[in-house]
Amino acid sequence: MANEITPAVTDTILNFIGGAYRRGSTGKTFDNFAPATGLRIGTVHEASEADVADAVAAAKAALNGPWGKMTTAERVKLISAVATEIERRADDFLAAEVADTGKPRHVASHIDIPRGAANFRMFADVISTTPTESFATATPDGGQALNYAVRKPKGVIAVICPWNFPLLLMTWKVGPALACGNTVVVKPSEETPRTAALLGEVMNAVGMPEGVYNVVHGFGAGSAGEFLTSNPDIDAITFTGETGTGQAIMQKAAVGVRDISFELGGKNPAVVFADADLDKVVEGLSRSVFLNTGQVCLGTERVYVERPVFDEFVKRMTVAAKAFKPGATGDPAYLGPLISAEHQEKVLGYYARAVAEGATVVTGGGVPAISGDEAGGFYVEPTLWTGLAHDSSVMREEIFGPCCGVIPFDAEDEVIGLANDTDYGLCATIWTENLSRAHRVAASMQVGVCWVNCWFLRDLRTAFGGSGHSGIGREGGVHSLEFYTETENICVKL
Ligand SMILES: NC(=O)c1ccc[n+]([C@@H]2O[C@H](COP(=O)([O-])OP(=O)(O)OC[C@H]3O[C@@H](n4cnc5c(N)ncnc54)[C@H](O)[C@@H]3O)[C@@H](O)[C@H]2O)c1
Ligand SMILES: O=C/C=C/C=C(\O)C(=O)O
Repeated sequence: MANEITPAVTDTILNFIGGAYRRGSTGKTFDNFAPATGLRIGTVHEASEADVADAVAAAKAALNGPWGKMTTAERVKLISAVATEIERRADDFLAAEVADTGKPRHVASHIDIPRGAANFRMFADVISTTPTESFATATPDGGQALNYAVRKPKGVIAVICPWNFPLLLMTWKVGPALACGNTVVVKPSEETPRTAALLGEVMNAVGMPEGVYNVVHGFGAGSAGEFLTSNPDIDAITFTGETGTGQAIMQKAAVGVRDISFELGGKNPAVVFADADLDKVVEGLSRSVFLNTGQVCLGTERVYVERPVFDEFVKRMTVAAKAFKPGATGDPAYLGPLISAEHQEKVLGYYARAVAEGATVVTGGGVPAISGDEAGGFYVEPTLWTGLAHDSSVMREEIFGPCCGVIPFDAEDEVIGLANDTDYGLCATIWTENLSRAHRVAASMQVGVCWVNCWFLRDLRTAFGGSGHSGIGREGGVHSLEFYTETENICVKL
């Protein structure tokens, strides 16, 4: 099939500071690659420490400018306009996201870009409709006092993002941060700078005051990421990415006692009981294992299947895995590339290690044959393993690829123990037609999110986040308001 990779929106990707696009002050740049082809498609202008300081200063100044003086209703109007403008420019966002990630167009057009708009629209609604608490309080003199809470912005928020759902995960933080009256400095992943940069055009088009939304490009340690988290005028840091990066950022946040919200890695289990509807299970788990080429923090990498249906499950999942073709086209039958050559090497390292750890490779396990423009892309085969021990490294460490190990179990207590035997705690899926068991097992999962007979079904009002090594805090709906505001209690003696 013809390659549908859209040319990048622009081959020069700039920082966005105080409402204007800027090169880095030191002239440093780095290359931007298309994972679908392996070709260099752009030049990213890296922000220096001085540029990051300028961005933070612009964000701080905006708090005292028109943005800081607006009513919530006025801000909500602007934020809603951002959502509408993203929708109007959906094709541009789609082209930028597909160029940066190599993800098939159907994934970006159904998930990434619509959620980019929804993340603004939803938090415009949440901030408009969520009340704060109040108490009538009896006072010692027999009178009364009225206690009530007001929410105030925290200030300048650093937003540090990964590459797997660049626009979705960035706006998931920028939407509520702005709804709460904060200003932001975003550090997108060095792999995927385009949609964050493009959002600057949207901000200017809707009349967002300068300095409310800023973008600085670069890497982590010794670059824009670290410059941002080290800047003392950052009031809070919200981060999505690897657990190890979260630990490094937490140390920076400790200086000045800044608040953090972390959405980190996972090694998410699926538990399939023998009474489950196997059609639903295979449909759900083939998305959960393979969507976005397995580069989903919520994806399943461990599958525990009750022994009577183990063979049948493996047979049907194998058919589902084999149905994918490698390529970054618009057709849902295609599995896109991994994000980079480095990540491809990491995933292939786990493919080799699985064999060394005694796995039976049921399907996949290597690099697919692919010709034409995409021959240089970072593809791997969708892969299923059986025969791995529960405590093998392949079953314990986050791989972030289109693969999973399948292990049989015999009893409910046993599988609860296996599913929870991990340092992570992001999400789990439970598959059963037994209602009591569904509730019982779901509640026993040590995770932030548990899906029953479904996966990645999102209601943006619900709490979202992970426990253990998978994160700190919850975002979503009112939970985001908790993070992005300071609550002040006012006590009035009547
Ligand atoms: N829990 C969730 O909601 C969720 C969602 C998506 C991805 N993830 C996780 O993200 C990871 C994949 O993304 P990634 O490889 O981009 O993660 P990463 O941690 O390598 O990078 C994320 C961001 O942090 C920046 N960064 C790196 N080191 C830094 C430092 N020392 N200081 C400041 N910033 C720094 C990077 O430049 C990038 O912008 C996986 O572990 C995945 O599970 C989690
Ligand atoms: O790869 C991780 C996907 C995370 C999804 C969300 O944060 C979300 O749906 O809000």
